[in-house]
Amino acid sequence: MSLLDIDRVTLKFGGLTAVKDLSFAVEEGQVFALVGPNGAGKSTVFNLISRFYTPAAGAIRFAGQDLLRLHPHQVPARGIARTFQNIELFHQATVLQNLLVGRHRHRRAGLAAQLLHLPSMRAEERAHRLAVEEVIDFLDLQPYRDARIAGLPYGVRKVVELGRALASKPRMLLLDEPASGLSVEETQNMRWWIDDIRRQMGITVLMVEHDMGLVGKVSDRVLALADGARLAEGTPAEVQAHPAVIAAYLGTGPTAKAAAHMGDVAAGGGP
Ligand SMILES: Nc1ncnc2c1ncn2[C@@H]1O[C@H](COP(=O)(O)OP(=O)(O)OP(=O)(O)O)[C@@H](O)[C@H]1O
Repeated sequence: MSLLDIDRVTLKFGGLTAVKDLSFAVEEGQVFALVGPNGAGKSTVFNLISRFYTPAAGAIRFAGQDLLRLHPHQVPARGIARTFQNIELFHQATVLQNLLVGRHRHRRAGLAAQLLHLPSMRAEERAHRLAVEEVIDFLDLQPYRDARIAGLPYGVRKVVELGRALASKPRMLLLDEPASGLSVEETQNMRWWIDDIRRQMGITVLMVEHDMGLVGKVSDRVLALADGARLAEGTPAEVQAHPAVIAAYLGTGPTAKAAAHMGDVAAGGGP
């Protein structure tokens, strides 16, 4: 059984079919990338999994359970955490406080215990702190732990958002363009973190990413979309070499170059 199963899903926005009869499966422990030109439907797929949208047809299962029965606020409790294209953090709060928000789904103590500062509540608070400190260490965020988000550079905010998702100890992480807006060095760090998230933490990763260099380096499997439908699926090298992908990318300038770069990287070349 796959961890995530997207089964013949269709989603329409009025007259526009943003996702067309799409199926794919993500296995536990994989890094799986969704790629494709602007408007291909990648973010819509994420929003379907997060339950922000309900498909017109098809099924979505996570660990064998029907995700479509859930409300969006119930999805994190099933072990799915996500980051957003436009970083979503509490800007006036510190890094530590934002990461503690990521622990929300694990909070057990009732309101009375919290208000009365009962021992059960204090023990729980210590456990949350410990979990968050682990994430701070893992992502090298010690220098920023007490800094407010509003004063931090974009690249650091991006890592904090990743940390907030990791603090919830998810089984699957949805990363929406983890490298967008990052410098070459920050993108390189992101690559190592994604590798470690999978290897050390055992978390399955589904990501949408335009940086084909990063996709080629970290992904086990790649699904290329265009106009909401599947173009090709396979290893990064297989997808890059697929005639439908080449045809879709031909003549699109920088995107075509990016696809070629993905092939270089998958073949062992590239930086
Ligand atoms: N809320 C919405 N209402 C109407 N149309 C939408 C909505 N969200 C997305 N679309 C349309 O659905 C299609 C798929 O959009 P989507 O954002 O999923 O593409 P994408 O592959 O993530 O693109 P990008 O790489 O630019 O983020 C596009 O044609 C887009 O204009």
